[in-house]
Amino acid sequence: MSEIEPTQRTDLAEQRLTTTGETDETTQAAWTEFQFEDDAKLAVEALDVYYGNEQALQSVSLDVPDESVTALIGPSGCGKSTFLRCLNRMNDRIKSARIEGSVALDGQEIYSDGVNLVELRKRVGMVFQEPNPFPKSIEDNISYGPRKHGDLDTGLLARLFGTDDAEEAQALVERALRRAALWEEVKDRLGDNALGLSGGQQQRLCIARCLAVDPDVILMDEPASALDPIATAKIEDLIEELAEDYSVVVVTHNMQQASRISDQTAVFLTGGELVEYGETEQIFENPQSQRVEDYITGKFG
Ligand SMILES: Nc1ncnc2c1ncn2[C@@H]1O[C@H](COP(=O)(O)OP(=O)(O)OP(=O)(O)O)[C@@H](O)[C@H]1O
Repeated sequence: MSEIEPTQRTDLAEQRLTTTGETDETTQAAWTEFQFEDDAKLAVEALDVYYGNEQALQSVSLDVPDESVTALIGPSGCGKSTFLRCLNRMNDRIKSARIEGSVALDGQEIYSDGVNLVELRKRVGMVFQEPNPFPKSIEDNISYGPRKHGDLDTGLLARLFGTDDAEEAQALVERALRRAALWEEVKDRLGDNALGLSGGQQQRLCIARCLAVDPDVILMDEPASALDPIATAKIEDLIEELAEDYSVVVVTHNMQQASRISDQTAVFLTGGELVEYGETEQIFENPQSQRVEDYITGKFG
């Protein structure tokens, strides 16, 4: 990945300010400039996304800090999932999608030519709305990624060639399952098919699978919306714990959930506009934008 020149970043920011309108939009730029102490884990600048002729995101600029939870909220169709998918280039898989702007991970542009997408998606993992474990054993679900990336060598050939990492694989499986708060529930049936787990357990397994390849960032698209309240509470607790070590970005429809689990919240509104971004408490208790206040108080959306 190539470094973005600081001057280029500044140009993009200035371009955003000068191309946006006079009063409202200039104010909007201030509302979306959320400052935090350290360098951004992910720095998004002037991101536009189109599906065919339809624009789904409009010049979105937003920095995501490390070791915290960033919630993305807004009404249906405002571009939250589109934005999330831009952070590990999942939109590349959608033929009609066109992406302009910049996303830097630890200062490195992820949209440069030659970026290794497998490596990128290892560093920026994703958990989806519906749990999607592989139809394999619980332990194979976890060791699959590290094996694929060459971090683990296990299986028949590895045994024949004497390169078998079986013990390391076991330790890794246990570590990831413990980290995802699932170990105690599955430690006696690691060989069972993952599809036999409950929905909530499957989702924690998917989180463990994501952790097993040692990511920097975890993207979650409504990770609890298919789950019952008890399973949801477990996922919420887990997200808060993960934020001690990772940068977690969560899309949620549930505003109470966003206010419970996130450190900062970005509010997108219809048309793919980022209207406000700030400390979660400030967004929910004292939003700067009238439209955000209307949305949060349920006047629309
Ligand atoms: N694969 C796609 N092809 C074409 N248009 C798409 C595609 N994905 C999303 N869109 C359009 O882009 C806009 C933003 O959609 P997106 O799914 O990102 O919004 P969202 O805020 O996540 O919505 P929801 O909360 O309902 O999941 C919508 O108008 C949607 O119809």
